[in-house]
Amino acid sequence: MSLQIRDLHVSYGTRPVLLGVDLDVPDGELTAVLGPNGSGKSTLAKVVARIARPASGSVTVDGRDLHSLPRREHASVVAYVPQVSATPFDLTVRDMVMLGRTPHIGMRPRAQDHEIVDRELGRLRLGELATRPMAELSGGQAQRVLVARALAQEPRVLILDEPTSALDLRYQVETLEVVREVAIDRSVAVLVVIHDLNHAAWFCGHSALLHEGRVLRSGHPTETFDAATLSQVYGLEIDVTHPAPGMVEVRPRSMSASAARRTVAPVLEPASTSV
Ligand SMILES: Nc1ncnc2c1ncn2[C@@H]1O[C@H](COP(=O)(O)OP(=O)(O)OP(=O)(O)O)[C@@H](O)[C@H]1O
Repeated sequence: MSLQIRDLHVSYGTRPVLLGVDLDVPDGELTAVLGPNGSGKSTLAKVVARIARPASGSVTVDGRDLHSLPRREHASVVAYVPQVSATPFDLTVRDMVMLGRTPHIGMRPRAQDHEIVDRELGRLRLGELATRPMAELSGGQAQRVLVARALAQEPRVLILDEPTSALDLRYQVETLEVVREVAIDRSVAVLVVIHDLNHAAWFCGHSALLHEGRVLRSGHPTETFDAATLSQVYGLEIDVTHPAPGMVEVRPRSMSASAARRTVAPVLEPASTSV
């Protein structure tokens, strides 16, 4: 187990936001952090990324306290893709991904650093954009560059805060597949804040449901996604089905009902044949 979070309390000023969070993020798979707006997901991600400081509790990686590591060492262990990010306007896509190598390089990038950057540009299908300025990218393209930068960092722990929020369906699926592949191949512990419960169920072997600053449920999505709990947490009637062993599907009940009411027209009419 590489990333362990124990009894974590975080406040903004006098307002408590995380109230004793315990979470294990296993190596080699994705852990989804789920929950309604304002439940504390990004705050949890920021504490691991050392952007927010805990009032108490611990965050350890392989038994080492993340908040006591020297900055450079922390950066070589943890990569973070924030929910929103200001883009340094005069960087090209390639320069931006090379920034991921910063904790590993000395005076200047070596041939190996360039190879790693090329590999990640290819993996995220950014090769053709490599020389483009960041300022000219679409929101989805820029989001994929940030994921590529985090992968180029070759971290032990990868923290992704809504990494697919700007992506079209194909890139949502491809990006989560790439991250899962990297998690397995390099035994990385990945914590991903995500709103899409079905994507969480497809791609994540582990999940934690946050509610009002506490982890209400954690475990495999088939255990965490329970209709009564989800309905209570999201304030909406939710149906949960298990289409196959180990799989789980989530749907708001209003959608299930309207789908059942709709008369489905046949997509293809048989061609009329005249003799
Ligand atoms: N910098 C800040 N200063 C003060 N309060 C903050 C700050 N950042 C977040 N909060 C508050 O902390 C609570 C948790 O915010 P957080 O961003 O962690 O939630 P979240 O679960 O990630 O939400 P969302 O799904 O909307 O992204 C919210 O009530 C938010 O208003």
